[in-house]
Amino acid sequence: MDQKSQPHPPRVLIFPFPVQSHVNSMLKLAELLCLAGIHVTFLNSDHNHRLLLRHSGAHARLAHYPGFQFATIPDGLPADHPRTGDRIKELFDALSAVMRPRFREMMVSSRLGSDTKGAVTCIIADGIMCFTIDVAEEVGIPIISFRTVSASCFWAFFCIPKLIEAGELPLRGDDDDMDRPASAVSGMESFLRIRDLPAFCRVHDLTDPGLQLVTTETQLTTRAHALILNTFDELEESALTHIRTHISKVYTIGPLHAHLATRQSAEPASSLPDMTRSNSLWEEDRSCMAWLDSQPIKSVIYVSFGSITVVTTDQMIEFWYGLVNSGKPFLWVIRPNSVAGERQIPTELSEATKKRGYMVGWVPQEEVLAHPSVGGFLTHSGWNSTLESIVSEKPMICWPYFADQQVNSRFVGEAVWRIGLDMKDTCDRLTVEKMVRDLLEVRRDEFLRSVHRMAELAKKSVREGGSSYRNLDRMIEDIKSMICHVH
Ligand SMILES: O=c1ccn([C@@H]2O[C@H](COP(=O)(O)OP(=O)(O)O[C@H]3O[C@H](CO)[C@@H](O)[C@H](O)[C@H]3O)[C@@H](O)[C@H]2O)c(=O)[nH]1
Repeated sequence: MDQKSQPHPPRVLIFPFPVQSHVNSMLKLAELLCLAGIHVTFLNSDHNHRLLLRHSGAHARLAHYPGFQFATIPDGLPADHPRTGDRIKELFDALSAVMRPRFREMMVSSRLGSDTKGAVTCIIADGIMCFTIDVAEEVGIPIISFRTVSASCFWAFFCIPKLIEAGELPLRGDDDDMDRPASAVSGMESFLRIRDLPAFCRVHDLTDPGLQLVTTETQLTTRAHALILNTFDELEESALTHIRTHISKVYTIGPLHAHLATRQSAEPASSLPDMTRSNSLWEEDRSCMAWLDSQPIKSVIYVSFGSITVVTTDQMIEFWYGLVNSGKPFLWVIRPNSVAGERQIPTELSEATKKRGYMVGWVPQEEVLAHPSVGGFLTHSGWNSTLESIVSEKPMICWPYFADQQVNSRFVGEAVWRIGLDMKDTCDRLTVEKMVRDLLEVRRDEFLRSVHRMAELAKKSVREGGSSYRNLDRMIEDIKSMICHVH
């Protein structure tokens, strides 16, 4: 065989939507591929790359894999933009105006595709950035879409045209009955209400840009070679059955964090980097671990609303009173840029918090959730937090903020999985107080039993022979079969 026809080793270009949770789960996927001997180029936004360098051990850890490299691309926003949920449209607009043409230019000029480490043979791109599909088709590289939401939410997104056709969307005026059934989402007719649809559906006008975006991006996914979902078959069987009637190759390989831990534990210890698993864009305050050590078993409610939620000071004060009045110890993550509003924090609250609360800017969440003192999680129902909570066997109180979270909280609550309580669309101190008590005391055993069962299924799925384990192996074979030849 002459040198020109030598096959390259497979190299996957992984390209996340540039926010913390997407970067985190796609870095986990990158490590899983590296463990299987696949080379990876991880395309990070300049902004996130700087933060990742500064605050996580990711660079040193990933440098351990010989085929791994980072590449960067601008996200189009100024450095001091907060990139929070309340301004997410600005991020999408900037991606369209700046990142999209830059990505095309990089791929067409082969700047990402043909360096000394080998050409890109497959792209795994965030399914919320379908401009990558156009580019992949133009340069002739197979592309796999990775959607970081649950299968159930993906299916609800997929059904938006049916919801419109059935007259269930848009909302019917300001006093619409949000508890009417969303019956056009097949398989969820018996429990999904209009209020449980993805928050993008809460519109009176079908031309709403958020609704249009998720609808179009979701339909476009069908053009990709395959779809990756961070879930496991046993958790979302019904939604997955429906999705598989439209998309033939769906690789359910999650929960990714548990999957990575399992595959790493099967490697000889000497071959793995001995360092933090953190992919954090903010500095982790580890002092909370010592505070947790000082608390009784399963006594603490951990409170975090993820990486992009913004709460008002009014909402924050309601949560605060509810937590203090519940009488339970609490660990509360309050990220920089996560509170908006003018209201002053009453001194009585700060005083009461000294006795039983601990507030921090950012924590190593997987470790916090795994800590024996944590008894439950008050969460915004981001999909990563939901999976991390399930695997750590921590029941949840769900306060969904936006996007997919309205769907996730419905599943966590009484209607489906029964591993927590859904406090969607309420935010008052009495509800918070009651739900914390119910979760940690009154109904504690019932929730612990159901979340334990689910955690067992999750762990089984990522062990050898399990559904996610087998699906990852199939996907790796698929990627290996895409090896192209130098022309
Ligand atoms: O102090 C903290 C708080 C959070 N995390 C991590 O941050 C991630 C948060 O992810 P997620 O729970 O998914 O929430 P968001 O950051 O809000 O994620 C966005 O992306 C998710 C995946 O698409 C969606 O499910 C959410 O609705 C969307 O807001 C998790 O991995 C956490 O472990 C930390 O490491 N430390």
